[in-house]
Amino acid sequence: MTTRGFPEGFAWGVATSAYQIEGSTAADGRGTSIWDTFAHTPGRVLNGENGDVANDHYTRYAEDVALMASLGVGAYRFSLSWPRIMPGGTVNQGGLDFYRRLADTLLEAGITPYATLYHWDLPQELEDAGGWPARDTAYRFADYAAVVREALGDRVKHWFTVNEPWCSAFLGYASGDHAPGLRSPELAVRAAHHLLLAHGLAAPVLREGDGLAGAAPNLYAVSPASDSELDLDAARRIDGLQNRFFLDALLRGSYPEDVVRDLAPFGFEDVVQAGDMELIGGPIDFLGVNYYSRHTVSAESDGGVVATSPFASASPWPGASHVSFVHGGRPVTDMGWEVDPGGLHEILTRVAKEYPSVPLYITENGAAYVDTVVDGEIDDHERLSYIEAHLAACHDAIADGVPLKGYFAWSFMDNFEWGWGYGKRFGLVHVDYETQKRTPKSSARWYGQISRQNGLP
Ligand SMILES: N#[N+]C[C@@H]1[C@@H](O)[C@H](O)[C@@H](O)[C@@H]2O[C@H]12
Repeated sequence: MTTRGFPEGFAWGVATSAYQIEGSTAADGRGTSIWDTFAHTPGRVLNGENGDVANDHYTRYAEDVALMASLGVGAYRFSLSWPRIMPGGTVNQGGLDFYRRLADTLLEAGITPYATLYHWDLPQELEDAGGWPARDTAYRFADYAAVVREALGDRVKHWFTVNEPWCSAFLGYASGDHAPGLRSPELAVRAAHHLLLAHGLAAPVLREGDGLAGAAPNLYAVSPASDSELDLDAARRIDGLQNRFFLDALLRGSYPEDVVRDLAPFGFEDVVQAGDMELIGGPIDFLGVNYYSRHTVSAESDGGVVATSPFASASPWPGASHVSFVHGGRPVTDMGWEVDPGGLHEILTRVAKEYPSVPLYITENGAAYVDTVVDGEIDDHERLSYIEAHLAACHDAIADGVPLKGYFAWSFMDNFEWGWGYGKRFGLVHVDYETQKRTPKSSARWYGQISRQNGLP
């Protein structure tokens, strides 16, 4: 019974990424990524875990697609492994064949493929040549996009260029929490611009013919802990780096002046070259929004700082390293992130109101909770409640005029949670990593029903 219906054709999906689930990191010609290197470096990932095996999805993809179809989801957002497709800069048909098989299996099951080209696994040789701080990497990404478009464009029509460029740039090159694990705000601001330039160069390639493309930034609602001038300025800085830097560039073709000013001490103005912003702000068919929580920030108090990594790290916030992230009093997930569906409504209506109109997808939304297996069943009611509340926020946003076209739950199944290893479980489907057994949680069956009926009760 549906009392809160979604628009006809709304895409109900699940999402994953290559390094987090595939495993088979040396199979069929795959090259090394920065996450292979990072995860094999002691002290970088909790318990020394890595993606060498992960969910063994590279060999179990058909079983996983069949499980998706049995649940009733209609769309699957996955990522392509750049080092599997272009190791050492050369085209690897063995890698492309995997994604041809995956896309064909999805289409045969009636599931629409949505492919992300970059979900953090940069080929190591490109990092050795300078990584995202080096402008040339953006042009190598455009070459990769052309190979992907040529090889998979007959099967895949929906493309996302880059996933969460904020994480790649600021966790990868400023805080060191993510691969390649560097701690230089100067390199981070260069990386942020070149990740967007990569998007700007690749999008026209992916949009050739019947291709549809966008990017998938991670956006947060941001609030000051108090109305003091210092806290208000802290919120401006964090909102600027997390949200407006990416939204203004992608949707207006310019960077916000206050953020450019804040980043000047890190050499940011030397990064942007003539023509870059026209490319970055070029036409897209949709924008992905990854949303998880709200940032409540303070420049004064340190009332219970929210950790961003299992390890002590440097600040990922150039020009705002003095800012603390505090608890706003809401329930939290196993990541320590506050549950705030109102923040999702806030972000969606803000993008719809303040930026040029563009169709939106929730490309990631979900929660980690500690799951307990009882007689082979997992009753993950907290995760189900989290998703239900955020879907209700999506329904309200659509009613308020937001052109929301789909929702992808993060994640289809438990997987390698970056610096946290396998200890944080976001999946609708439980994975026993000893046996690779998949078990749908109660949230999976519920979400499949919502997908099939295209609405909430
Ligand atoms: N952490 N966390 C969960 C989830 C992560 O697993 C995804 O790979 C990222 O795109 C995004 O950070 C969100």
